Amino acid sequence: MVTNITPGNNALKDDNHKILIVYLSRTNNTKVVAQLIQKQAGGDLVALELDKPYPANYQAIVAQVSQENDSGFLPPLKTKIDNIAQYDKIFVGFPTWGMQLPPPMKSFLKQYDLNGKTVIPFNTNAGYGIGSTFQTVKEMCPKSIVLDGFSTKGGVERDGVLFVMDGEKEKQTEVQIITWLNRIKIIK
Ligand SMILES: Cc1cc2nc3c(=O)[nH]c(=O)nc-3n(C[C@H](O)[C@H](O)[C@H](O)COP(=O)(O)O)c2cc1C
Repeated sequence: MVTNITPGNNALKDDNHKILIVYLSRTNNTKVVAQLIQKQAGGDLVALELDKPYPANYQAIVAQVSQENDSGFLPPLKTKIDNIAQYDKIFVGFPTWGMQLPPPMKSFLKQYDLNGKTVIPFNTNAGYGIGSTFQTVKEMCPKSIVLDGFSTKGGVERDGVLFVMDGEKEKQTEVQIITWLNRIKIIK
């Protein structure tokens, strides 16, 4: 069973079905980046959801993620993708959480076999950067080709700034995404 897949709307392009964009997003900033990538590169879009969603309260999720990072707990995913073999380029998008790769994305990379595939990370954060996220993607995908990732500032939930990826910010981000996708030769 495949859950949550949003097929690319220009699915007639030959290469299109070979791109999968998997993302984790709590306050929708990374989701908009994922949609902008899909708009430029095509492909199918999948949101990662958990069996047991994280708490809505910010302090509570920070505490839970910190515990999970310390113990190495990988939260079980509700999202299932049983046709991953058909994709050869997998974009993986996530916020920075505690300067690390969020546990649900670790669950995804652990659960699915991406050997031989091209993996392309992207990220939003509150201004403190990617932390160890891209490095962890590389370490968890030793038999994949991991391309240079994209990162931009998103929300600052700690300060009550949740969603910023609209208006001018969204337009600027789209331009940056086009430049990046050209540089890594996903689009021409
Ligand atoms: C649990 C948690 C931990 C976070 N830790 C960091 C961090 O270490 N560094 C940072 O720059 N931003 C951090 N943030 C902020 C998010 O990375 C930022 O708001 C991001 O744009 C959220 O993406 P989203 O809207 O797709 O969920 C954290 C947010 C949450 C909820």
